[in-house]
Amino acid sequence: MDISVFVPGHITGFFNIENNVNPLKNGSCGAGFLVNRGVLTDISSCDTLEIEVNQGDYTVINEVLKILKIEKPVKITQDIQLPIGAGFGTSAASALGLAIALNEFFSLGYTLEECGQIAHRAEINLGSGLGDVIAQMGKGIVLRTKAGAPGIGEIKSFPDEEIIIATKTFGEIDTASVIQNPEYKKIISDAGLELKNRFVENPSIGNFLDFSFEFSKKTNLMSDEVSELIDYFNSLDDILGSSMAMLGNTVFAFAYNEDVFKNLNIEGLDIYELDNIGIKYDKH
Ligand SMILES: Nc1ncnc2c1ncn2[C@@H]1O[C@H](COP(=O)(O)OP(=O)(O)OP(=O)(O)O)[C@@H](O)[C@H]1O
Ligand SMILES: CC(C)(CO)[C@@H](O)C(=O)[O-]
Repeated sequence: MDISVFVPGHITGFFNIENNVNPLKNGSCGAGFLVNRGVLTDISSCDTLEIEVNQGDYTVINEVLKILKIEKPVKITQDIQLPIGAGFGTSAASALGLAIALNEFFSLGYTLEECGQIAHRAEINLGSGLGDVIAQMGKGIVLRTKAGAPGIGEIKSFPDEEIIIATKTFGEIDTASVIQNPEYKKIISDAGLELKNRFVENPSIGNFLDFSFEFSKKTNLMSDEVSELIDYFNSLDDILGSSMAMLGNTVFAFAYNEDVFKNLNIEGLDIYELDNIGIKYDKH
């Protein structure tokens, strides 16, 4: 029996850091959205432990195997369909997909929420994310109202909008170096908390985009090239809004129609849809 699990990528627009000594309570609040590309994890039988990934290294996979104490022979294949380290939450998608797939393959008996907690723990241990795993359990635009792992934190999904998303990546930002830096932590948390509270009062696509842009400006995390492209997108009538993907050297923009982006002829622009479905499994 082979197991396939797809976990969508998650881009954060704005967030605040809520550190806690309990890794399951350690996390972030804020808002982001899911895209229809992510990480596809396949598990199948094998005589040895075999790992195959199309990009990146085995850090995330090894962390999940360690938490689950799995040393049995199995073949793990991951297709990472988005750039790594660029704000798409690929480390979380990789950890979550693997935890779900291993649980199913070895009949470990964990609930989906518990698989989410294992993935969240892996993210916290590696410093590679705070709120991506819980957001990836949602659909569409996801608001995080209480920090922590699935089952402890709280989210609200806004799944019904059909939105086209364009992204352009200029490079990586090492998530750990930002979220563990005391100065950044303070600026991010102050700005993120205020915007999250305003968004809870008035959640809409327009506010998500405006607040994300406000957050990017307040936190000073934008490189010049990111800032210039965002300004360009925001100057165009057919584009709903644009901001920086947290935490990556990446710009995202929303529109209702993909031709809007195609007609711009911007080199290296990737086009996705808002993912209103969420995690997908397949046994074969
Ligand atoms: N499947 C994976 N996805 C992402 N990073 C991975 C993966 N496997 C190993 N890594 C490593 O883990 C680190 C993750 O970095 P980072 O947290 O910045 O990436 P991300 O999760 O893709 O993006 P972000 O957290 O900014 O949304 C990198 O050093 C990367 O090489
Ligand atoms: C820290 C973070 C921005 C990294 O992608 C994300 O995990 C979040 O929003 O908590």
